[in-house]
Amino acid sequence: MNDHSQAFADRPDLLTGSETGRTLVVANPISGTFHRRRLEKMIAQLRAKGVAVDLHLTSRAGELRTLAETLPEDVTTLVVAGGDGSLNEAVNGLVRRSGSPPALAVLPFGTANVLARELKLPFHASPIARMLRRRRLAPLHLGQIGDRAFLLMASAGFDGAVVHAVDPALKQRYGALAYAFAALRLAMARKGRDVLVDADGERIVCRIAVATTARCYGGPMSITTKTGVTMPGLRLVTLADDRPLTLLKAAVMLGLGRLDRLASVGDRPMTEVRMSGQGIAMQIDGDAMDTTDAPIRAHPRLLSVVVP
Ligand SMILES: Nc1ncnc2c1ncn2[C@@H]1O[C@H](COP(=O)(O)OP(=O)(O)OP(=O)(O)O)[C@@H](O)[C@H]1O
Repeated sequence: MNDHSQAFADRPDLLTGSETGRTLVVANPISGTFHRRRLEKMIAQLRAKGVAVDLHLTSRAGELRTLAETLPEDVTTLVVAGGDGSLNEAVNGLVRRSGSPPALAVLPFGTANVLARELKLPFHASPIARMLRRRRLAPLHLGQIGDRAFLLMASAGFDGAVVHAVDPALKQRYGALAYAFAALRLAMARKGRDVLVDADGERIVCRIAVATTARCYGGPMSITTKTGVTMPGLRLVTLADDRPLTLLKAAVMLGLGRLDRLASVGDRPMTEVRMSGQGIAMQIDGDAMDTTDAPIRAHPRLLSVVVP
Protein backbone atom coordinates (compact mmCIF):
# COMPACT_ATOMS: atom_id res chain seq x y z
CA MET A 1 0.00 0.00 0.00
CA ASN A 2 1.12 3.58 -0.57
CA ASP A 3 -0.15 7.17 -0.33
CA HIS A 4 -1.99 6.74 -3.59
CA SER A 5 -3.83 3.53 -2.66
CA GLN A 6 -7.06 5.46 -2.15
CA ALA A 7 -6.84 6.86 -5.66
CA PHE A 8 -6.71 3.31 -6.99
CA ALA A 9 -9.60 2.13 -4.78
CA ASP A 10 -11.90 1.56 -7.77
CA ARG A 11 -9.06 0.34 -10.05
CA PRO A 12 -7.27 -2.40 -8.06
CA ASP A 13 -6.08 -3.98 -11.35
CA LEU A 14 -3.65 -1.06 -11.74
CA LEU A 15 -1.88 -2.11 -8.56
CA THR A 16 -1.42 -5.80 -9.34
CA GLY A 17 1.31 -7.87 -10.95
CA SER A 18 4.15 -5.91 -9.42
CA GLU A 19 7.09 -8.14 -8.55
CA THR A 20 6.65 -11.14 -10.82
CA GLY A 21 6.41 -9.45 -14.22
CA ARG A 22 9.05 -8.33 -16.67
CA THR A 23 10.32 -4.79 -17.12
CA LEU A 24 10.84 -3.41 -20.62
CA VAL A 25 13.05 -0.34 -21.02
CA VAL A 26 12.48 1.52 -24.29
CA ALA A 27 15.09 4.20 -24.95
CA ASN A 28 14.99 7.01 -27.48
CA PRO A 29 18.64 7.47 -28.52
CA ILE A 30 17.95 10.89 -30.06
CA SER A 31 16.30 12.35 -26.93
CA GLY A 32 18.01 15.52 -25.70
CA THR A 33 20.14 14.15 -22.85
CA PHE A 34 20.42 10.48 -23.84
CA HIS A 35 23.27 8.83 -21.97
CA ARG A 36 24.13 5.25 -22.89
CA ARG A 37 26.20 4.54 -19.77
CA ARG A 38 23.51 5.79 -17.40
CA LEU A 39 21.03 3.53 -19.17
CA GLU A 40 23.29 0.49 -18.96
CA LYS A 41 24.13 1.18 -15.30
CA MET A 42 20.45 1.32 -14.36
CA ILE A 43 19.75 -1.95 -16.18
CA ALA A 44 22.78 -3.68 -14.65
CA GLN A 45 21.68 -2.62 -11.14
CA LEU A 46 18.17 -3.94 -11.70
CA ARG A 47 19.43 -7.27 -13.09
CA ALA A 48 21.84 -7.61 -10.15
CA LYS A 49 18.79 -7.51 -7.88
CA GLY A 50 16.99 -10.18 -9.90
CA VAL A 51 14.63 -7.93 -11.88
CA ALA A 52 13.93 -9.33 -15.38
CA VAL A 53 14.74 -6.41 -17.70
CA ASP A 54 14.81 -6.16 -21.49
CA LEU A 55 16.08 -3.16 -23.45
CA HIS A 56 14.88 -1.82 -26.77
CA LEU A 57 16.26 1.26 -28.59
CA THR A 58 13.83 3.03 -30.88
CA SER A 59 14.83 3.52 -34.50
CA ARG A 60 12.08 5.94 -35.56
CA ALA A 61 9.42 8.28 -34.25
CA GLY A 62 6.13 6.49 -33.63
CA GLU A 63 7.68 3.11 -32.76
CA LEU A 64 7.15 3.51 -29.02
CA ARG A 65 3.42 3.95 -29.44
CA THR A 66 3.09 0.64 -31.31
CA LEU A 67 5.38 -1.12 -28.84
CA ALA A 68 3.36 0.13 -25.85
CA GLU A 69 0.12 -0.96 -27.47
CA THR A 70 1.35 -4.46 -28.27
CA LEU A 71 3.49 -5.30 -25.19
CA PRO A 72 3.19 -8.91 -24.03
CA GLU A 73 0.97 -9.40 -20.97
CA ASP A 74 3.90 -10.42 -18.73
CA VAL A 75 5.50 -6.96 -19.05
CA THR A 76 4.24 -5.17 -15.93
CA THR A 77 6.51 -2.11 -16.11
CA LEU A 78 7.33 -0.03 -19.19
CA VAL A 79 10.29 2.28 -18.57
CA VAL A 80 10.57 5.11 -21.08
CA ALA A 81 14.15 6.35 -21.31
CA GLY A 82 13.49 9.63 -23.08
CA GLY A 83 11.59 12.88 -22.83
CA ASP A 84 8.01 14.05 -22.85
CA GLY A 85 7.54 13.41 -26.59
CA SER A 86 8.54 9.77 -26.09
CA LEU A 87 6.24 9.56 -23.06
CA ASN A 88 3.39 10.95 -25.14
CA GLU A 89 3.91 8.12 -27.61
CA ALA A 90 3.97 5.56 -24.78
CA VAL A 91 0.71 6.73 -23.19
CA ASN A 92 -0.99 6.78 -26.58
CA GLY A 93 -0.08 3.11 -26.97
CA LEU A 94 -0.97 2.15 -23.39
CA VAL A 95 -4.48 3.66 -23.51
CA ARG A 96 -5.27 1.55 -26.57
CA ARG A 97 -4.62 -1.74 -24.77
CA SER A 98 -7.70 -3.71 -23.92
CA GLY A 99 -6.45 -5.28 -20.67
CA SER A 100 -4.92 -3.70 -17.62
CA PRO A 101 -1.93 -1.59 -18.80
CA PRO A 102 1.58 -2.01 -17.36
CA ALA A 103 2.86 0.71 -15.03
CA LEU A 104 4.79 3.49 -16.71
CA ALA A 105 8.20 4.58 -15.41
CA VAL A 106 10.66 7.21 -16.61
CA LEU A 107 14.42 7.45 -16.99
CA PRO A 108 14.55 11.16 -17.87
CA PHE A 109 16.62 11.71 -21.02
CA GLY A 110 14.61 14.53 -22.58
CA THR A 111 15.24 18.22 -23.03
CA ALA A 112 12.52 19.72 -20.84
CA ASN A 113 11.53 16.54 -18.91
CA VAL A 114 8.35 18.16 -17.61
CA LEU A 115 6.79 14.90 -16.36
CA ALA A 116 9.99 14.02 -14.50
CA ARG A 117 10.00 17.43 -12.81
CA GLU A 118 6.32 17.18 -12.01
CA LEU A 119 6.81 13.80 -10.29
CA LYS A 120 10.12 14.91 -8.70
CA LEU A 121 11.85 11.91 -10.25
CA PRO A 122 15.56 11.26 -9.78
CA PHE A 123 17.74 11.66 -12.88
CA HIS A 124 20.58 9.30 -11.98
CA ALA A 125 20.84 5.56 -12.56
CA SER A 126 21.10 4.28 -8.97
CA PRO A 127 18.12 6.15 -7.45
CA ILE A 128 16.01 5.28 -10.49
CA ALA A 129 16.92 1.60 -10.15
CA ARG A 130 15.97 1.76 -6.44
CA MET A 131 12.70 3.48 -7.32
CA LEU A 132 11.89 0.78 -9.87
CA ARG A 133 12.58 -1.98 -7.35
CA ARG A 134 10.38 -0.31 -4.73
CA ARG A 135 7.70 0.19 -7.41
CA ARG A 136 5.55 2.68 -5.59
CA LEU A 137 2.69 3.61 -7.92
CA ALA A 138 0.67 6.77 -8.39
CA PRO A 139 -2.29 7.34 -10.71
CA LEU A 140 -1.48 9.15 -13.95
CA HIS A 141 -4.39 11.27 -15.17
CA LEU A 142 -4.36 12.12 -18.87
CA GLY A 143 -6.08 14.54 -21.18
CA GLN A 144 -7.10 14.04 -24.79
CA ILE A 145 -7.49 16.25 -27.82
CA GLY A 146 -9.68 14.48 -30.33
CA ASP A 147 -8.56 10.87 -30.05
CA ARG A 148 -4.94 11.69 -29.09
CA ALA A 149 -3.97 11.41 -25.44
CA PHE A 150 -1.65 13.86 -23.72
CA LEU A 151 0.00 13.55 -20.33
CA LEU A 152 0.87 17.21 -19.72
CA MET A 153 -0.84 19.74 -21.94
CA ALA A 154 -2.30 20.74 -25.26
CA SER A 155 -2.07 24.41 -26.10
CA ALA A 156 -2.49 27.06 -28.78
CA GLY A 157 -1.01 30.49 -29.44
CA PHE A 158 2.40 31.96 -28.69
CA ASP A 159 3.81 28.87 -26.94
CA GLY A 160 2.62 26.66 -29.80
CA ALA A 161 4.35 29.01 -32.24
CA VAL A 162 7.57 28.75 -30.20
CA VAL A 163 7.51 24.94 -30.30
CA HIS A 164 6.98 25.06 -34.09
CA ALA A 165 9.80 27.61 -34.49
CA VAL A 166 12.50 25.77 -32.49
CA ASP A 167 15.35 24.71 -34.72
CA PRO A 168 15.97 20.96 -34.11
CA ALA A 169 19.74 21.42 -34.54
CA LEU A 170 19.77 24.20 -31.91
CA LYS A 171 17.61 22.07 -29.60
CA GLN A 172 20.08 19.19 -29.92
CA ARG A 173 22.98 21.53 -29.20
CA TYR A 174 21.64 23.97 -26.62
CA GLY A 175 18.71 22.04 -25.10
CA ALA A 176 16.09 24.15 -23.33
CA LEU A 177 17.95 27.37 -24.29
CA ALA A 178 16.83 26.79 -27.89
CA TYR A 179 13.24 27.44 -26.71
CA ALA A 180 14.31 30.72 -25.08
CA PHE A 181 16.02 31.83 -28.35
CA ALA A 182 12.91 30.97 -30.38
CA ALA A 183 10.61 32.70 -27.87
CA LEU A 184 12.71 35.85 -27.89
CA ARG A 185 12.88 35.94 -31.69
CA LEU A 186 9.13 35.42 -32.04
CA ALA A 187 8.19 37.86 -29.28
CA MET A 188 10.10 40.66 -31.00
CA ALA A 189 9.09 39.86 -34.58
CA ARG A 190 5.73 38.23 -34.56
CA LYS A 191 2.27 39.66 -35.05
CA GLY A 192 0.13 38.06 -32.34
CA ARG A 193 -2.95 36.09 -33.27
CA ASP A 194 -6.12 35.62 -31.28
CA VAL A 195 -6.91 32.18 -29.92
CA LEU A 196 -10.66 31.63 -29.69
CA VAL A 197 -11.45 29.28 -26.84
CA ASP A 198 -14.85 27.69 -26.35
CA ALA A 199 -14.65 26.62 -22.73
CA ASP A 200 -17.67 24.82 -21.32
CA GLY A 201 -20.13 27.12 -23.09
CA GLU A 202 -18.16 30.34 -22.70
CA ARG A 203 -16.11 32.11 -25.41
CA ILE A 204 -12.67 33.43 -24.31
CA VAL A 205 -10.44 35.41 -26.66
CA CYS A 206 -6.77 35.26 -25.67
CA ARG A 207 -3.25 34.90 -27.08
CA ILE A 208 -2.17 31.71 -25.28
CA ALA A 209 -4.50 28.94 -24.13
CA VAL A 210 -3.16 25.89 -22.29
CA ALA A 211 -5.30 22.93 -21.30
CA THR A 212 -3.15 21.28 -18.65
CA THR A 213 -3.27 18.11 -16.58
CA ALA A 214 0.03 19.13 -14.97
CA ARG A 215 1.33 21.67 -12.50
CA CYS A 216 4.71 22.00 -14.26
CA TYR A 217 5.26 23.68 -17.59
CA GLY A 218 8.35 24.11 -19.77
CA GLY A 219 10.57 22.35 -17.18
CA PRO A 220 10.31 22.86 -13.41
CA MET A 221 8.18 26.02 -13.74
CA SER A 222 4.66 25.97 -12.37
CA ILE A 223 1.73 27.00 -14.58
CA THR A 224 -0.97 26.31 -11.97
CA THR A 225 -1.15 25.27 -8.35
CA LYS A 226 -4.58 23.73 -8.76
CA THR A 227 -3.92 20.40 -10.46
CA GLY A 228 -1.15 17.89 -11.12
CA VAL A 229 -0.76 14.71 -13.16
CA THR A 230 -1.54 12.46 -10.18
CA MET A 231 -4.79 14.37 -9.49
CA PRO A 232 -7.98 14.29 -11.56
CA GLY A 233 -9.10 17.45 -13.33
CA LEU A 234 -7.72 19.64 -16.10
CA ARG A 235 -7.21 23.40 -15.85
CA LEU A 236 -7.52 25.93 -18.64
CA VAL A 237 -4.83 28.58 -18.28
CA THR A 238 -5.07 31.60 -20.60
CA LEU A 239 -2.95 34.68 -21.22
CA ALA A 240 -4.90 37.59 -22.66
CA ASP A 241 -2.03 39.30 -24.48
CA ASP A 242 1.36 38.32 -25.81
CA ARG A 243 3.20 41.64 -26.04
CA PRO A 244 6.88 41.26 -25.14
CA LEU A 245 6.52 42.92 -21.71
CA THR A 246 3.57 40.71 -20.74
CA LEU A 247 5.46 37.62 -21.91
CA LEU A 248 8.47 38.66 -19.86
CA LYS A 249 6.32 39.14 -16.75
CA ALA A 250 4.62 35.79 -17.42
CA ALA A 251 8.00 34.05 -17.71
CA VAL A 252 9.12 35.52 -14.37
CA MET A 253 5.85 34.57 -12.65
CA LEU A 254 6.01 31.05 -14.14
CA GLY A 255 9.46 30.72 -12.63
CA LEU A 256 8.11 31.87 -9.25
CA GLY A 257 5.08 29.58 -9.55
CA ARG A 258 2.76 32.60 -9.22
CA LEU A 259 1.39 32.99 -12.73
CA ASP A 260 -2.12 33.49 -11.38
CA ARG A 261 -0.97 36.80 -9.84
CA LEU A 262 -0.96 38.42 -13.30
CA ALA A 263 -4.14 40.28 -14.23
CA SER A 264 -3.97 38.99 -17.83
CA VAL A 265 -3.93 35.33 -16.71
CA GLY A 266 -7.01 33.14 -16.32
CA ASP A 267 -6.87 29.76 -14.53
CA ARG A 268 -10.10 27.81 -14.34
CA PRO A 269 -11.28 24.21 -14.14
CA MET A 270 -12.42 22.82 -17.49
CA THR A 271 -14.49 19.94 -18.74
CA GLU A 272 -14.50 20.48 -22.50
CA VAL A 273 -12.58 23.08 -24.47
CA ARG A 274 -12.06 23.77 -28.18
CA MET A 275 -9.36 26.09 -29.50
CA SER A 276 -9.47 27.77 -32.91
CA GLY A 277 -8.24 30.88 -34.70
CA GLN A 278 -6.73 32.13 -37.94
CA GLY A 279 -3.13 30.92 -38.32
CA ILE A 280 -2.68 29.74 -34.71
CA ALA A 281 -0.05 27.12 -33.88
CA MET A 282 -0.59 24.24 -31.44
CA GLN A 283 1.57 21.92 -29.38
CA ILE A 284 1.00 18.74 -27.42
CA ASP A 285 3.30 17.64 -24.59
CA GLY A 286 6.03 19.96 -25.93
CA ASP A 287 5.91 18.72 -29.53
CA ALA A 288 4.41 20.56 -32.50
CA MET A 289 1.00 19.37 -33.62
CA ASP A 290 -1.29 20.30 -36.52
CA THR A 291 -3.91 22.87 -35.57
CA THR A 292 -7.24 21.31 -34.70
CA ASP A 293 -10.41 22.48 -33.00
CA ALA A 294 -11.10 18.94 -31.74
CA PRO A 295 -12.51 18.81 -28.20
CA ILE A 296 -10.03 18.72 -25.32
CA ARG A 297 -11.14 16.88 -22.20
CA ALA A 298 -9.98 14.43 -19.52
CA HIS A 299 -9.06 11.02 -20.93
CA PRO A 300 -11.35 8.24 -19.69
CA ARG A 301 -8.46 5.83 -19.02
CA LEU A 302 -6.31 6.01 -15.92
CA LEU A 303 -2.69 4.81 -16.04
CA SER A 304 -0.24 4.23 -13.21
CA VAL A 305 3.27 5.63 -12.91
CA VAL A 306 6.21 4.64 -10.72
CA VAL A 307 7.12 7.48 -8.32
CA PRO A 308 9.84 8.05 -5.70
N1 LIG B 1 14.90 6.66 -32.96
C1 LIG B 1 14.24 7.79 -33.19
N2 LIG B 1 14.56 8.58 -34.23
C2 LIG B 1 13.94 9.76 -34.44
N3 LIG B 1 12.95 10.24 -33.65
C3 LIG B 1 12.60 9.50 -32.58
C4 LIG B 1 13.21 8.24 -32.31
N4 LIG B 1 12.65 7.72 -31.18
C5 LIG B 1 11.71 8.62 -30.79
N5 LIG B 1 11.69 9.69 -31.62
C6 LIG B 1 10.89 10.93 -31.50
O1 LIG B 1 11.71 11.91 -30.86
C7 LIG B 1 10.85 12.88 -30.29
C8 LIG B 1 11.55 13.65 -29.19
O2 LIG B 1 12.02 12.75 -28.21
P1 LIG B 1 11.94 12.97 -26.63
O3 LIG B 1 10.69 13.59 -26.24
O4 LIG B 1 12.29 11.64 -26.04
O5 LIG B 1 13.15 13.93 -26.34
P2 LIG B 1 13.22 15.51 -26.20
O6 LIG B 1 12.38 16.16 -27.26
O7 LIG B 1 14.65 15.85 -26.12
O8 LIG B 1 12.58 15.73 -24.75
P3 LIG B 1 11.39 16.65 -24.19
O9 LIG B 1 10.17 16.24 -24.96
O10 LIG B 1 11.32 16.30 -22.73
O11 LIG B 1 11.79 18.07 -24.43
C9 LIG B 1 9.66 12.10 -29.79
O12 LIG B 1 8.48 12.84 -30.01
C10 LIG B 1 9.67 10.80 -30.62
O13 LIG B 1 8.54 10.71 -31.48
